[in-house]
Order: sequence, then C-alpha cells, then structure tokens
Amino acid sequence: MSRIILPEPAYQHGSIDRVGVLLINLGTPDAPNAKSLRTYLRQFLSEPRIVEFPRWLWWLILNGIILNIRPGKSAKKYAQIWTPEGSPLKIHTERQTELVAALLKKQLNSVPIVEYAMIVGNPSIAERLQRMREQGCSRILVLSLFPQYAASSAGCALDSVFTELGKMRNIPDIRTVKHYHDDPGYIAALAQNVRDYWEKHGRPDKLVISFHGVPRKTLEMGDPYHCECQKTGRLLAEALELTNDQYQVCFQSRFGFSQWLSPYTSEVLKELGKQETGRVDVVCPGFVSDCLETLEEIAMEGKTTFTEAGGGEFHYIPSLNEHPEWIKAMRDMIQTHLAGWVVRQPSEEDAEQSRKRALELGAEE
Ligand SMILES: C=CC1=C(C)c2cc3[nH]c(cc4nc(cc5[nH]c(cc1n2)c(C)c5CCC(=O)O)C(CCC(=O)O)=C4C)c(C)c3C=C
Ligand SMILES: [Fe+2]
Ligand SMILES: [Fe+2]
Repeated sequence: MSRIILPEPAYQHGSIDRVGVLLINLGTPDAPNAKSLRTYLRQFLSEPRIVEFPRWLWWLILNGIILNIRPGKSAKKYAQIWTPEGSPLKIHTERQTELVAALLKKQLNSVPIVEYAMIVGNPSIAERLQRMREQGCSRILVLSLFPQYAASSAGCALDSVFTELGKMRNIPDIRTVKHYHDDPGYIAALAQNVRDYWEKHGRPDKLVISFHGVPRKTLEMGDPYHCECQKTGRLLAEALELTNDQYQVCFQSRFGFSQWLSPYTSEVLKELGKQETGRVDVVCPGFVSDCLETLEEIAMEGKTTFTEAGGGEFHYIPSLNEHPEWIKAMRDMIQTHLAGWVVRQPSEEDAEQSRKRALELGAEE
C-alpha cells in the first residue's frame, strides 16, 4: 500500500521545542441521534482491532444489518444520559485534561502542552497531533485513558497514533504509556472514590467490580486484558480490606453472539438479585470517565436486572471523573514518564513538607 509522507514548513534553526502530552479516550457520538450514531458506529466498528473478522464478511454484516438497526437503538440509550453540555464521556475527558494541565503547570518549570483526542469521532488523533506539531511539540507523551490494556482499546489508540506518525516527515520523539492497571496512585484513587461514596451512603453487602468485556478468544490469543482487570479488582479489594466473599469481578457490554469474558455482569446481578441480596454497589474501574456503559448499562439496566430478580438496594458508584486523587495520580504518572524531558519544580506540597521537616528538626535540637 502506498503512503504519502506529508510536507512540513521549512525547518527553522532555534525554533521552539516543546513537550506535549496527549490523552486518548475512546470517543463518543456528536449527538444522541441515529444519524450521528451511524457515523460513530461505522468508524468504531470498522476498526480492525475492535472487530477481528474477515473484512469482506464483516463489511456485509456491518452495512447490511448492524448500521440499519443499532444506530436507532443506541441513540435512544444515549438520549437518556446526554447532558446540556453534551456527552458525559467528552465532558469528563475535557475537564480531566484541563485539571491535570493545571497541576502540571504548578510543578514543572517547562510547561507541557496537554491535549486530548478520541480514537473514534472528535477531536480526532490526527487533528490533535497536527495541532501539537504546529504548537512546536517535538516530544510527545501519549497516555491512553484505559488503565487495562486491550488490543481493542489502548492497542487501538496506539495503532492510530503510529498510523498518523507514519505520515509525518519530521516525526516527533514519542513515549507511550500503554497501561497502568496496578499503578499505586490509580488504585489509591479508586479506593478513595469508593470510600468517599460509602461515607455518604453506607456500605453494601456485595461490591460488584465490573469491567468492559472483550471476546474470550482474544484472551486465548495473548491479550493481557483479562489478567489486568483481575489484578485491578484484587488490588482495589485489598485497598478496601474486603474479604473474598464481599466482592466479585465481572465483565459487561457483550457485543454480538460469540463468547466474551465471563462472568457476565448482567448474570452476576441477576443471581445476586435471586439470592435476595440486601444491597449491591457496582463500581467500574476500567472507565475513568462516566459514559454510556456506566450510566445507562450499569446504573439503569443493571439496577432493573438486580431489583426485578428480587434484590434490594442498588447503588452505582460514579467513575473517577474529576476526583482530585485521580487527577494527582495522572499528574504523577505523566511526570514519571516525562523524566528527562522536563524539569520538576518543588510543589506547594513539597515546600510544606520541607517547612514541617525544618520545624521538626528545630524542635529536636
Ligand atoms: C474500557 C475499555 C473498552 C474496551 C476494551 C472496549 C471494547 C469493545 N467495545 C465494543 C463495542 C462497543 N463499545 C461501545 C461503547 C463504549 N466502549 C467503551 C470502552 C471500551 N470498549 C466506552 C468508554 C464506550 C462508551 C462511549 C460513550 O460514548 O459513552 C459501543 C457503542 C455504544 C453502543 O452502541 O453500544 C460499541 C458498539 C467492542 C466490539 C469491543 C471489543 C472487541
Ligand atoms: Fe466498548
Ligand atoms: Fe453497552
């Protein structure tokens, strides 16, 4: 396949040499209607890392069946979670970007340009990489907003970045963070978010820890996603000091008819309902922003499944969204991976720690 290497403005000696950070999330439709959903689903479901099927056969199924039925159905679901400012996924991703940029600015003396992009829809990875190059970014750190690596999520994000870099003449330095399912800052933020919720609303009989599913065959083909989800689940339960019978890891959002990772969240909730469990809380650590899959599939559909089967109270614990511990965890990961590219300045917290230490030392003398 031939590839066009794009022209660039003439090279300038002494031109600005900036560091950029690109956060990547999945993407969301532009509006909750069938037309926008058709565009979104066509792009999403044409990604070879999302649907691994013989191309010609998948083209027929996608265009002949799925794009005629799913856009209308999905649009109705999106309409239930849409806000006056737009799609929750986009709003949270935008806010996270602004907040982490502000924290980095406090701590680094060479301030990186922080942008976000979406694998599917807008703003696209191509557009944002181009914009970062125009702003003088010659070194770019890519952090995908999927803590657990799956070929269909973080893999897809990295693939799209590499495709765009492959078209550039003057390719920037690139660093990538492919996963952080066991990062201590991420786990501490998840645990704090759950504790905050329990402080306000009390505790459940069972904590259901639900992750987005993927086809089971991808596990057999070497995708680490299943193991990374299990590890996040275990570390979160340990941080919350839960015993084995107080939590359950499971997988949601099955698409199509093949076997996906199990147990399925819907079946777990039905079973807990049948056992007349007094209260179930569900948390979704794989989604750092609330989106269709958490707000509709879990908080609405999941609640109905559980209560109709005979269960008592159902609570959905919101995603990390703009939780300060999560923003700090992102900042720390970014700083770690920018090592050597930017110089760290002592933060307010560091200065405070030094003042305290000086006072303690004074008292000891
Ligand atoms: C968290 C990581 C995700 C993985 C892994 C993932 C795999 C995956 N998804 C589909 C099919 C669909 N997913 C849809 C929505 C959606 N998926 C994720 C995340 C992961 N997907 C998010 C964050 C969202 C919500 C986006 C939003 O706008 O709020 C959809 C579209 C909605 C619908 O019509 O149901 C589809 C389709 C597959 C096939 C797959 C792995 C093979
Ligand atoms: Fe998905
Ligand atoms: Fe779903």
